[in-house]
Amino acid sequence: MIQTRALTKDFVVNRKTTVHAVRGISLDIAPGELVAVLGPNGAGKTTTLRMLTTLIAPTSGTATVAGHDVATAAAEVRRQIGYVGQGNGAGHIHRVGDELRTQGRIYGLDRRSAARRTDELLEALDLTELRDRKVSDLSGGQRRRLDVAIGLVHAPRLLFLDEPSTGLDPQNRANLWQHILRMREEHRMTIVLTTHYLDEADTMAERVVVVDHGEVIADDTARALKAKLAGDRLILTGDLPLLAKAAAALPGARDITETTDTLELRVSDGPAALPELVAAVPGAVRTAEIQRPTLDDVFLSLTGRNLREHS
Ligand SMILES: Nc1ncnc2c1ncn2[C@@H]1O[C@H](COP(=O)(O)OP(=O)(O)OP(=O)(O)O)[C@@H](O)[C@H]1O
Repeated sequence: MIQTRALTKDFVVNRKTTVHAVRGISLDIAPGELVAVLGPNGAGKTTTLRMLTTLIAPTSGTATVAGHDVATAAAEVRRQIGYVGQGNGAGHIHRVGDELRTQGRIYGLDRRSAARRTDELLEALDLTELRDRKVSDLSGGQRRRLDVAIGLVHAPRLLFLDEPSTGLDPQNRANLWQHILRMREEHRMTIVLTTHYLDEADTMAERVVVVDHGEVIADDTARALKAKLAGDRLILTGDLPLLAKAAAALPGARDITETTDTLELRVSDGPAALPELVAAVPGAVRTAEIQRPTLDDVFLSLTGRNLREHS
């Protein structure tokens, strides 16, 4: 569904400064995949999405989206895709139903089809009761659902969502996701989204592409990334000097850190390593906790930096 090869975007800011926003991304995304692109601020996520949706031209490299080249067949690409950007796409003064119908007409639907599609989408995204409300009067969550509805007006095979749930409270996020996943199920859509929410990428996406400084630094299922790159964290209290010594001697132990009252270390298999450690220094462990890794741990192990949640 999407194939990029060495996709690159430089922004020439002035004669002295060029921002290398995307540095040679090569990706293959199959039909029906749900892919989350994760990365810190400024990593190049939006720029990548904007190239794939033909909003900006690549500096070099190629991208084929839904069978068409973004550089030479932008109109064909646009017909096949839906794009929900970070800003709100809907006009403020319009009413919800009118806005959807107008968008349908812009995409070439006849009057009757546009009206039918509007009804379908209002129903699907739980907006029917709001059809006569002005867009400017909607809440953040309702607004975002309308944005998604607009992105779906022409029944695209491929949907791009740029931070669909940023700024929404947890209940609205869950609600929006429920709608997106149902639409995906019903229409077998391919979905590519960017997000800052690690838990969202973890639970919703089957595949996580981690981007940093314009490059893909990891690409796999969340489960595989966590198992491969992060491992479990052991948090121990007790006789810290003894524990530190035992931890240092434990095969495969890394990131050993001592706080005022804990000793923490990372191991690939926590449940296996803990009894080994306890046996090595009998009586030294008072309490022990095994923390499963998060995608933040994955990012930390890849870059040495934290990928903090922006909520
Ligand atoms: N039009 C532009 N002109 C100059 N620099 C730009 C332009 N658009 C983006 N950039 C720069 O390119 C880099 C990548 O930006 P991009 O918006 O793709 O990041 P992002 O990963 O989507 O970040 P965020 O999570 O904050 O949305 C940043 O350094 C940004 O400042």
